[in-house]
Amino acid sequence: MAKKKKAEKESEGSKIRTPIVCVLGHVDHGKTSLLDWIRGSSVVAGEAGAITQHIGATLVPLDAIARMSGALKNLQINVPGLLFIDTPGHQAFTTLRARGGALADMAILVVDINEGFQPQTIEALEILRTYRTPFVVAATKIDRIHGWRVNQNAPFKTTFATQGDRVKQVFETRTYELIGKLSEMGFNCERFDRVSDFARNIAIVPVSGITGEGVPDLLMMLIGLAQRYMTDALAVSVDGPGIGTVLEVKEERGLGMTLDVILYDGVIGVGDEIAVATAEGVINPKVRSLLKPRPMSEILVEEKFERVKSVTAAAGIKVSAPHLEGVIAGSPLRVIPDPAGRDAINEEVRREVEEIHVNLVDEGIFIKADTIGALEALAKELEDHGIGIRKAEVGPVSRHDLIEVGTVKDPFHAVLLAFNTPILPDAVEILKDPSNKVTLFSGDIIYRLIEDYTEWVKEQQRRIEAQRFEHIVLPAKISILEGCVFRQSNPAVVGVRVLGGKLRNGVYLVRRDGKRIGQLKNIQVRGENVSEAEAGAEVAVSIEGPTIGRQISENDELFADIPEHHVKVLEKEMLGSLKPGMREVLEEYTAMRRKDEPFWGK
Ligand SMILES: Nc1nc2c(ncn2[C@@H]2O[C@H](COP(=O)(O)OP(=O)(O)OP(=O)(O)O)[C@@H](O)[C@H]2O)c(=O)[nH]1
Repeated sequence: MAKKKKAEKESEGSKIRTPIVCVLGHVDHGKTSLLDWIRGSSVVAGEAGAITQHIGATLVPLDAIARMSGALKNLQINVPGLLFIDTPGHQAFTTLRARGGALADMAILVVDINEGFQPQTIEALEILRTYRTPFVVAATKIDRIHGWRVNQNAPFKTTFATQGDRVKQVFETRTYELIGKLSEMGFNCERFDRVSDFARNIAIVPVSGITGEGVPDLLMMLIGLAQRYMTDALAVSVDGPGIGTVLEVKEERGLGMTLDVILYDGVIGVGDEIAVATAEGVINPKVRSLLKPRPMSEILVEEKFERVKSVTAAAGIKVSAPHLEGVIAGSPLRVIPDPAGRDAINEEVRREVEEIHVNLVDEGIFIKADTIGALEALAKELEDHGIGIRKAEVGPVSRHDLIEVGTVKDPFHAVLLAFNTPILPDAVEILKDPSNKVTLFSGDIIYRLIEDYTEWVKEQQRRIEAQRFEHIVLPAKISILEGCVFRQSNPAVVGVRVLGGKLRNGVYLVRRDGKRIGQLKNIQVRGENVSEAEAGAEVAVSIEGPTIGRQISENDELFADIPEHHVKVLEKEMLGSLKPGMREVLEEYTAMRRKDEPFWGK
C-alpha cells in the first residue's frame, strides 16, 4: 500500500523539477566525503522520507534541507529539493549530457582549503565555464586547519565564532588566496556570508565533509542558486514525455541488461516506447519495468529493487527493457508518446549522439574518449593549450585507428591521445611492433594526458635540436700553450687551452685574420683520445696542415672555422640554446668575419 502511494505521488510531479547537482574538484579534495556526509546526515536527520536513494543519485528534499540548516523558514521556496549525482568528478559531469549541454543544473566545486588550487580544480572550472553551469565553491577540510575546534554539523558562522584568533587568521589568508586564484581565472567569488549580490559573486562556503561544519550553509546556497536563477530552466512539463540521459548500462541478475537513467524532464512509464542510441544506431525498445533502490529499512527483502509504474523528473531510475546491449552510456533517452513521432525523435537522438563540438584542423593529433562529453572536454583543454586536433572520435582505440595515424608524416602529429577509453588488444600489438611510428598517450586525467603529450613534444624537440647540434660546427676558441709544442708539423702536435665554446675533433681552424691554417685531427686528454673538449680544458691536439713557427706559433689564438650557413643556423635558430660563453665566442668570430664583409652569415 505504502509503495503504491509513493508511486502515485511520484507520477504527480511538480511544476519546478528538482535541480540536479554534480560535485567536481581535484583528486582527494573531499568530493566523496562531502557527498557522503550530505547523504548520511540527511538519513540521520530523517524521519521516513527524508532522503530517497535513486539510481545513481540521491534526492535530498527541501524539508530535510530545512531541518539540517535550521533555516528556510521564512523563505518562499518552490524548488522541491536537490538531486545529487552520486558519482563525483569531471568524468561524470561531462558524460552526463542533456541536449548538448551538461545534465547537471548546478555544481559544487570542491577545493581543499589547505591545498588550494590544483590542476584539476582549474580543469573543473574550465568545464563549468564551457557549460555555463552555475556553481558554488565548497572550501573543504576546514577542520584540518591546525587548532580548529570542531563543532559537529554546525553552520559556518557558529563554528567560526568559536575559533581562536590564529585559526581565524590562517583561515582568512587561505580564503583570500582562493578568492585571488578564482579571480585570476575570471570568477568573482566571495565568502558566502559576505556576498551582497549573488548575481555578481560566486559563493565560497567553507565546509568539512568529516564534521559536517558549514554543510547546512552549502545546501542553503545551492537552494538559493536554484531558486534565484534557475526556476525557468527547471520548469518541467509534468505530463510531457520523459527525457533523460543514460548514466550506465548494466547487467542485473534476473533482469538482463538495464539502463541507469537520470530523467530530467517529463514522465516515463512502464510500457512506454523509448529511443536510445547504440553504436549501430537508435533503437526503440518498450519499457518492461522501472526500478528504484529499495529503502534501507526493507533491505532484507530479497529483491534489490522496488518496481514503480511511472516516474517524473528529476529522478534516477533503472530501466529494464529488451535488447539494451550496446546502448551507449551518455546517450539521450526519449519517451516516444506517439508512434507517428518516432522517426523525428530517433533522428534527434541520433544527431545528439553524433554532434561532437570539436574544432578540427588539417594538421593535428587524433583524440579518442569513451563518451562525447569526455571527448569535448579533452578537446576544449587541448584547444586552450594551442594543440590542434585533426580527428576526434568516441570509442576504444583500435588497430585501424593506429594504422590511420601511422600515415601522418609529421611525427608530432602521428599521435593518438586516448582519454578514459580502452586500447583494444590488436592495437596493443601494433604498438609493440618495432616499426611502429605512432605515439599513443592514454590516461584518465585530462591534465596529465596533456602534460604527458607536451612534455613528450618538448623532449622530441630537444632531441631534434641535439641532433642538429651534432652536425653544426660549434663556436670554439683556443690558444696554443707556451712550451707545449710536441711536434712541429705533419701533423703539428701542441697543447692548447679551450678559451671558450666547445672544441670538437675534425673542425678546421682559423687565425684571427680569418686565414684557415689546418684541420684538427685528434684531441687527447692524458693520453686518451676524446671527441670534444669544453671551455677551460687543456688538451693535446694534432693539427694537419700548419708548421709551428710558420703559420702559427705559441700563444696564438685560433677559432673553429664555422661555415657561413652554420652561422646562420646558430644565430637565427639556436642562439637561445647556446650557453653564454659559447655565444661570446660566436660574437667574436662573426665580428672577425664581418670586419670586411658586414653581411657575412646574415
Ligand atoms: N579532516 C578532513 N578530512 C577530509 C575532509 N574531506 C575529505 N577528507 C579526507 O580526505 C581524503 C580524500 O577524501 P575523498 O572524499 O575521498 O576525496 P575525493 O575528492 O572524493 O577523492 P577522489 O574520489 O579520489 O577524487 C580522505 O581520507 C578523507 O577522509 C574534510 O573535510 N576534513
